[in-house]
Amino acid sequence: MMGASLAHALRHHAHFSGEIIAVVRSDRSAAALREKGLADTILVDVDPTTLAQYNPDFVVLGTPVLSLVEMLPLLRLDCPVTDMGSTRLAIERAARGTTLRFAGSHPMCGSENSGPEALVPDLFVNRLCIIINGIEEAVVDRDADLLDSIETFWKELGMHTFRLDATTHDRIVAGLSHGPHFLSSALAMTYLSDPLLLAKNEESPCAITGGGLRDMLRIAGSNPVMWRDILATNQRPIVDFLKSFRNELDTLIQNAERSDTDWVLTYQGRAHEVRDRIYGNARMGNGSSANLIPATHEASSSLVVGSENAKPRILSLDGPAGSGKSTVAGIIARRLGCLHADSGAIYRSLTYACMQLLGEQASPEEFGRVFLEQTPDPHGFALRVDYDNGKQLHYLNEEELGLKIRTPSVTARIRYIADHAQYRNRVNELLRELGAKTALIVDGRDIGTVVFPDTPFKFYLDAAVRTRAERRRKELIESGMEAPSLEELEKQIADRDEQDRNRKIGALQIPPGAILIDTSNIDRDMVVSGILAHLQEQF
Ligand SMILES: Nc1ncnc2c1ncn2[C@@H]1O[C@H](COP(=O)(O)OP(=O)(O)O)[C@@H](O)[C@H]1O
Ligand SMILES: Nc1ccn([C@@H]2O[C@H](COP(=O)(O)OP(=O)(O)O)[C@@H](O)[C@H]2O)c(=O)n1
Repeated sequence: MMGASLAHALRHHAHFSGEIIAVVRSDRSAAALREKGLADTILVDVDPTTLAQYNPDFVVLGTPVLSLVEMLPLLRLDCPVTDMGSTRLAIERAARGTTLRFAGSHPMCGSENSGPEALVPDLFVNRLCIIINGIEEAVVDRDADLLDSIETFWKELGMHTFRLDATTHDRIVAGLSHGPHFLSSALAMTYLSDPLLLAKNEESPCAITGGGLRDMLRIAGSNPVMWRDILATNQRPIVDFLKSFRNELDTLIQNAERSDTDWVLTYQGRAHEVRDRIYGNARMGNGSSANLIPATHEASSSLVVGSENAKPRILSLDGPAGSGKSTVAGIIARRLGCLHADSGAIYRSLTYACMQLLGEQASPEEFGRVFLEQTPDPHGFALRVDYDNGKQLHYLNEEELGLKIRTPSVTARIRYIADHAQYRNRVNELLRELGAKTALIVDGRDIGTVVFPDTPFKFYLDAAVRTRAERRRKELIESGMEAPSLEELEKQIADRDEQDRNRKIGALQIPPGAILIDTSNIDRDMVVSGILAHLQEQF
């Protein structure tokens, strides 16, 4: 599952164009990977000692921990090697005796499901990856460049990273992850000691429990083999945690046997505090600010910038041209009752305004200088961005520009503007001013990375170049504009992707923590419902 999810994430990564070699153990897994087109080469059950002949640049090992321990000493590789094991000490010790350029990783996003069929497209996004920097606490014995390259790899896939030594890692995950899993199983087993509980519950037309017990039993009894391996490789810290839980349980029982019950007030209060320290509002991954966009289904007058009702909330939607950002942002904004800020259209109107000032023949340098000489920010330039009934409008000297900002000659010159820090800063300022006043869905290239890097609601849309060109062509034809051939449009889009991705500042990239959606094969309604589903999950 994790290996296939990794291949999927790489295949759909905007900057990864390398070859993926998948090494699997069964023909079944190979067939599933082949069917999904997730690897360029698939090797079944090969001898690990022979892997070097494929000249890999980077290797991620995704086998269970005990097989990893056996495999590491057999590998003969000189590229960076990492893994995805969930207990560390045994792996790190096995790696220490080798000459491998190895530093371990623990992407904390495993599940009880296995096999390539169970792949999760955005498995790594917004999850934590612990990078192992040594065996003992405070002794970083891994090469700094190696750690950096492994950390960058996971970050590129949207993960948050955190460095720890293996000993501390194992102790911490025993308490925060492994121990609670076993406790959940122990709680389930407790119901065997009083058959009446289970019997009456089964007789009842529906379960005699609220959601509390379901929450506590959710992780009971997950994949036995995985838990056997985890216990085998992290036994001491897990046993220590279970013993300390037993002590706490004894204290609880002693207190509960007392006739005075006021201790409960303090006890529950302190337990609540601990829970908040673990999952409190400021922590990532818990859906932080619990008050996301309420699902009002009508756009309303509260769309007006500066409305007192609106709370500042930002949803960023980045991606390349034609991936569907503006369409989807518009629909979601209407559904959630917030404003859609189209940052690309602001760049377009700035470009158009400069073209009016300088003429179409002006050079990129002349466009760049206008800012310094004329202060052509959206205000100083008599260029005004306004919103009317949720629609973003662009006025130059009080003339609404409409489709004039969408002509090929504007599109061809946007980079003269978008490459310059002065213009970018002004657009970013404008968006932030807006975001401070009202809830926004903002689409663009650098919204989740530069303009609103702290928003927890980040999405990245992508689609194959051909698909995007087909969409553009259809759009042009439908709006009565001249439509170049599909090949020509494909080339234009690919060129713009290249410019957008390689811009020195504000370049298009997947923001850390963004949810990735490939829209190539799904219609706009599915994209919208996918995003809304993610939002609802978190809030
Ligand atoms: N998921 C989708 N499936 C099919 N067509 C789409 C989808 N999303 C958008 N489109 C169409 O593709 C074209 C480009 O979409 P647009 O929202 O302008 O992309 P972007 O803002 O990312 O450049 C539009 O004509 C739009 O109607
Ligand atoms: N946040 C943004 C948005 C757009 N842009 C630039 O503006 C161009 C036009 O943006 P757009 O959103 O109108 O693009 P399309 O609708 O053509 O896909 C992009 O190709 C980028 O070069 C940017 O640099 N930063």
